[in-house]
Amino acid sequence: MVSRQCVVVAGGRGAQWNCPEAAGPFGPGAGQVTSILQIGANGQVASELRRQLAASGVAHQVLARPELDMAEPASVERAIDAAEPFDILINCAAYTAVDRAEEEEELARAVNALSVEAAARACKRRGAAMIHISTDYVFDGEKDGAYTEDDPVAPIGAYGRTKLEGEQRLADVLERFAIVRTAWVYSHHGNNFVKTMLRVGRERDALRVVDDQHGCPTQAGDIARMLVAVAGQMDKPGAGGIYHYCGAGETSWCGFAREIFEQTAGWAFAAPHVEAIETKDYPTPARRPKNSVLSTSKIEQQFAIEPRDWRDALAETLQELARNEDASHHA
Ligand SMILES: NC(=O)C1=CN([C@@H]2O[C@H](COP(=O)(O)OP(=O)(O)OC[C@H]3O[C@@H](n4cnc5c(N)ncnc54)[C@H](OP(=O)(O)O)[C@@H]3O)[C@@H](O)[C@H]2O)C=CC1
Ligand SMILES: Cc1cn([C@H]2C[C@H](O)[C@@H](COP(=O)(O)OP(=O)(O)O[C@H]3O[C@@H](C)C(=O)[C@@H](O)[C@H]3O)O2)c(=O)[nH]c1=O
Repeated sequence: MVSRQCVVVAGGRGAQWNCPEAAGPFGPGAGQVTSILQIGANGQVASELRRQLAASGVAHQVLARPELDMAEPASVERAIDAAEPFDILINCAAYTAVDRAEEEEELARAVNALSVEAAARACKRRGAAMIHISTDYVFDGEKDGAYTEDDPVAPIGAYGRTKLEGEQRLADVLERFAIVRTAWVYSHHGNNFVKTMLRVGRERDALRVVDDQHGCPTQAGDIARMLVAVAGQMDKPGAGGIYHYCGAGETSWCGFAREIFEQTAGWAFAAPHVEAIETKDYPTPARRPKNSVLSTSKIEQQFAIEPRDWRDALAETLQELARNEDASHHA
C-alpha cells in the first residue's frame, strides 16, 4: 500500500515539502513549503485542492462565498486583506457556465476578470505570488496542432473573452504569478461532461455527440496535484508566466463519450449508442474552439510535471464515481 504520509521539515523561510498525496503522478513534489490561501471551496478543482492541502499539513486557508463574492471585486480585496499571512494565493474560482456567459457576460467578467485583478492587487500588497487557472477557450481553435503558450489568443465566446481579460489584468498588476491554462475538466463531483454523459446515457438508448471539436480531458485531482507542485517551485529561477496543463493525449467530445461508455461497460446500465455528429448539428448559444489541444512541454520541463494519459485518469474517476454510487445504495 502506498504511504499517504506527508513529510514537512521546518527550516529556512518555509520548509521542505515532500508529499506523495499532493504529488501523485508527478512523483514527490519537493520545494519551499508555503502558506497557501485558496479562493473557491466547492468547485471541481477547489474541492480537490482543499482535500490535498489538508492531507499535506501545509498551512492553508480557504476563502469562498459568502465572505468573498467574486461578483463584487471589492469584497475580494477586503477578504484577502483580512486573511492570515500567506505566501501564495491559488485561485480556483471562476464563472464556468460557457453557454450562460453569452447572456451574462458582465457577471462573468466581474468574476473572471475584475475580481482576478482585485485578487492580484491584494496579493501585491501582501507581497504574495498568485497562481491562477485559465482555459483553452482563450484560443479560436483554428490552429493545426497543439497550442503553445506563445500562440496568439483570440477567444470566440464570452467565457473565453472574460478569462483572457482576467489573465491580462493579473499579468498587468503582479510580477510573481503563474497562469495555468487547462481544458475539459472533470471530476467525480461537480458538473462536468463525464457526469452528464453518465446521466443521459442511463436515460437514452442513443446519444449524439460532436466529433469535430478536439481537446484534452483533464482530471481535477491531477490539476490540484499540478497546482501544489507549481506552488512548491514558485521560487525557482525563471518560474512564472503562462503555462499549459492538461491530460496526455487528445480526443474529440465524441471520443471522450465513447471512452466513458467503454470503461463503464460492466455497470448496471446498457451503454447507449454514441453517434458522431458535427458541431453544426448540435447548436449551442456559445461557439467552442474546433481544436483546443494544449502543448504541455513548458510545464513539464520547468516543473518536472508529467501529465498522465487521459484514459488512465478517467478510469480512476469512474472508479471513484462507482464507489460513491455503491455507498449511496448501501446507505
Ligand atoms: N470546468 C472546465 O472544464 C474547465 C475549467 N477551467 C478553469 O479551471 C478553474 C476551475 O474550474 P472548475 O473547478 O471546473 O469550476 P467549477 O465550475 O467546478 O467551480 C467554480 C468555482 O468558482 C466559485 N465561484 C463561482 N462564482 C463565484 C463567486 N461569484 N464568488 C466566489 N466564488 C465563486 C465556486 O464557488 P463555490 O465554491 O462557492 O461553489 C466554485 O468554487 C476555473 O478557473 C475555470 O475557468 C479551465 C478549463 C476547463
Ligand atoms: C451534452 C452534450 C454535449 N455535446 C457537446 C456540446 C459541446 O460542444 C461539447 C462539450 O459540452 P459541455 O457543455 O459539457 O462542455 P463545455 O462547457 O463547453 O466545457 C468547457 O468548459 C469550460 C469551463 C472550459 O474551460 C473548457 O475547457 C471546456 O471544458 O459537447 C454534444 O455534442 N452532445 C451532448 O449530448
